[in-house]
Amino acid sequence: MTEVVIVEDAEVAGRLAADMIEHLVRRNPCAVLGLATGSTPLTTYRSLAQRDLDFSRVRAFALDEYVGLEPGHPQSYRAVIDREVVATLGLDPAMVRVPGDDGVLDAALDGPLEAALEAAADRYERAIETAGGIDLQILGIGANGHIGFNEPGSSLASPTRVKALTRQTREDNARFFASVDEVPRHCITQGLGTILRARHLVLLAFGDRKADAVAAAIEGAVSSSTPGSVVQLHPRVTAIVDEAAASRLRFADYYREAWASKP
Ligand SMILES: O=P(O)(O)OC[C@H]1O[C@](O)(CO)[C@@H](O)[C@@H]1O
Repeated sequence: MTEVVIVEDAEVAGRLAADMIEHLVRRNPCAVLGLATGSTPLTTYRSLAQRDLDFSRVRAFALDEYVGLEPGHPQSYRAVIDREVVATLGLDPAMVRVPGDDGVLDAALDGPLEAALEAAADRYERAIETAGGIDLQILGIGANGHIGFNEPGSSLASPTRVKALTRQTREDNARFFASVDEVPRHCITQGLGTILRARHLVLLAFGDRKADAVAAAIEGAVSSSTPGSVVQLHPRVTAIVDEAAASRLRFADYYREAWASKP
């Protein structure tokens, strides 16, 4: 079931998502977290950083990573996760994995490298399984409905794999680079099937640019045209959205009442 929580802004949403993570980590100090990057999860990470919580035994897996950035690039998701999550929450860097972090990302994509990347993607999938699966996966959503970097057309059962990024996603993420031409064209991303195996999905979305994607993902047809719609197949989803991102939800009043009267 998808529980939709409509809040006034990203700060309140971040606190609520952080409450869920705090609850999990207090119950299980060895919990396995799924980490998202981009702007959306930042209020959650900042709220967690203000709490007195021990993350030293928590393991974490990032959703995705660019292919083709030079090692240590500040916008690689490894660098973002190290800066925004590992350093601020006190995770053990050795317990935090990013797709392809076993040494295959340091070149542009070409024939032989693609096979190496696919092998790295398989290893990542197995590493998640070996860790016992992800307890709580944080998700943002792209304006085109992507989750992770699963662009429209992704198989709903897809595993971790190499994907080409759409022009829209590269333009959306150009704000982190000097120009859109510097945004990589490829990535390794957890698949939609991988994401569905996490035990709890916490989907966050803010701003009216996300309103169509949120409505399509939560209330539209389950379809690879809106990869985020795969959350409807998951038994435990909490979607935390601000008023602007909720503005095209048909059943917003129902979600508000259900949340306000939650036992
Ligand atoms: O949070 P943003 O920056 O709007 O990005 C949306 C989503 O797209 C991605 O950047 C692609 O993975 C995610 O990290 C994020 O959840």
